[in-house]
Amino acid sequence: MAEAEQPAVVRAQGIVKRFGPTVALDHARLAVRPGEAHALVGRNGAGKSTLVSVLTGMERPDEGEVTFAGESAPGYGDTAAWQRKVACVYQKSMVVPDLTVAENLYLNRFPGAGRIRWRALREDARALLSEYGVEVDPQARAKDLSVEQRQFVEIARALSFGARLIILDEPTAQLDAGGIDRLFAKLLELRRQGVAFLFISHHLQEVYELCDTVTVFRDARHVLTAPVAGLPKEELVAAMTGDDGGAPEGDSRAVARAPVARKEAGPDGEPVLRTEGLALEGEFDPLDLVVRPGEVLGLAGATASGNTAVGETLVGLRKPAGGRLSVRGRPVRPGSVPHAIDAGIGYVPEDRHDQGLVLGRSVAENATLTVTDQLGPYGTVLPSRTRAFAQRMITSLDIKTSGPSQPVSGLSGGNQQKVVIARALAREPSVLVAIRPTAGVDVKSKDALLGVVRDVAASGSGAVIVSDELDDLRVCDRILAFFHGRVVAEFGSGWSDRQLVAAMEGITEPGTNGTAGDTEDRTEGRQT
Ligand SMILES: Nc1ncnc2c1ncn2[C@@H]1O[C@H](COP(=O)(O)OP(=O)(O)OP(=O)(O)O)[C@@H](O)[C@H]1O
Repeated sequence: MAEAEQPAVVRAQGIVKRFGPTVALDHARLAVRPGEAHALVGRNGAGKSTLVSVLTGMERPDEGEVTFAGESAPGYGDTAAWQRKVACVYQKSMVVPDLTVAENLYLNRFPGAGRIRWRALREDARALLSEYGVEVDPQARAKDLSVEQRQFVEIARALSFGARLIILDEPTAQLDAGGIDRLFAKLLELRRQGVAFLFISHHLQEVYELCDTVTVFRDARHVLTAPVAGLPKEELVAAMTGDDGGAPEGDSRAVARAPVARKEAGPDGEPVLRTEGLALEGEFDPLDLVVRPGEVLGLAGATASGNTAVGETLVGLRKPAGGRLSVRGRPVRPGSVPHAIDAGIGYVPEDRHDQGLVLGRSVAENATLTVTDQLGPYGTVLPSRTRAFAQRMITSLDIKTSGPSQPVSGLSGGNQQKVVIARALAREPSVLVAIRPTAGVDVKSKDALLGVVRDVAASGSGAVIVSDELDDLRVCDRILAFFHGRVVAEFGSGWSDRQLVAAMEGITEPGTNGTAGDTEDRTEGRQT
């Protein structure tokens, strides 16, 4: 294989990695050239994260070889030597929350022997951060940093170890539009200094924006490495899915606009969900919402706009300061998750690790957590019924797993998210509230999951999608855009990306409010 004159910053060849019966990597390969921005894409479970673990020395492959600039990789267990070669910025923070930025930067390598000289440490940290143009106070506690600041600190930390390769595993998942712009600007600047990136993302438009080369993995194997320029998105998606039937990202309109057999949603159809004056001080102003049977309502907004807080209040995670909430006309006790579930509210949380799954338990147990009362007589749980139930979910949501008894800890991130959705659907909720439901989900599964949300509505229930992802919002019949805790715009069908993004950024375009499509009288608008 012809590569540029210089050896690859990292080259992995013939990598095989098995987890029990699962082959996570099957003679996979990848090479990143110096200063290159290289994307690694593939469907959920394709083997991307496993390769990252191999490239960072966290997992030892069963077969194959990793070299850095032509030299053999360090020995397994020699963490410091691996850190000098490569670093990974994960979605989940790797910094210690209670330590300061300076302490995190020098964790396990405090300068000088003997007693730690704190003032010198702070000065070193300040110099290091400014060398990489990171504007963060070295004395700030890591837990007080924004996601964006934390990622910059992690990048500076990696570079200070001497690494010339940084792996970014879905770095934009928790950033808003401004944060993504700033991250990309920083990455481009570092590239000019010769730092190479391996960028993992399910957002193909980010791959096109940032990367010059893309590698596709499918079913544990390498299937394609090609320059990004000149590679049509349809071909990229086809390589990922192994067929040419995969709708390209940004085309979930196909799902959204598919004819959906709706139940009667006439003006006197009883709302599946209604809020009156629902309010949470400091988060969102009094809000009157109505979701009708068959309707998917979008609550759009950037980080801290209030849309997530509304979603969390609907599902009982947060106790509102005032107002009422009802499902199919029956009042729901606010601030109680069990009551919300009993009342018929299904919940797909944003953070599947903190709120979604019991990692050590099986797919079947996790998928049925909310329906144990239906799995056997007199409070018993029949394993056969649990497995059969889970198997139906695995099939209908296309969950990639060795079977219902596999622990969810062994599933890829996107497949874990599907288990969370399976659990929310298990009770056949009257209204499904999903917060960023497709975070970490691959292009094809994204369409499938959003299709599931539409199906929930089509069956006569309702759904609320809380998100800043345009693809999530495309499946909605109606969208309320939040900014600073208030609804600033309402859209029916026919909105443009620009209009909606502008509304989420707090820039309301003339003629947007209540005029974009069919919006009549659904939000009895205190706010609008
Ligand atoms: N620790 C583990 N134990 C058992 N199986 C595992 C383990 N880690 C990964 N796997 C399996 O290996 C396969 C590849 O998973 P991996 O996490 O690498 O996929 P991925 O491409 O990163 O997916 P995603 O986009 O969903 O994050 C999956 O089938 C997964 O279930």
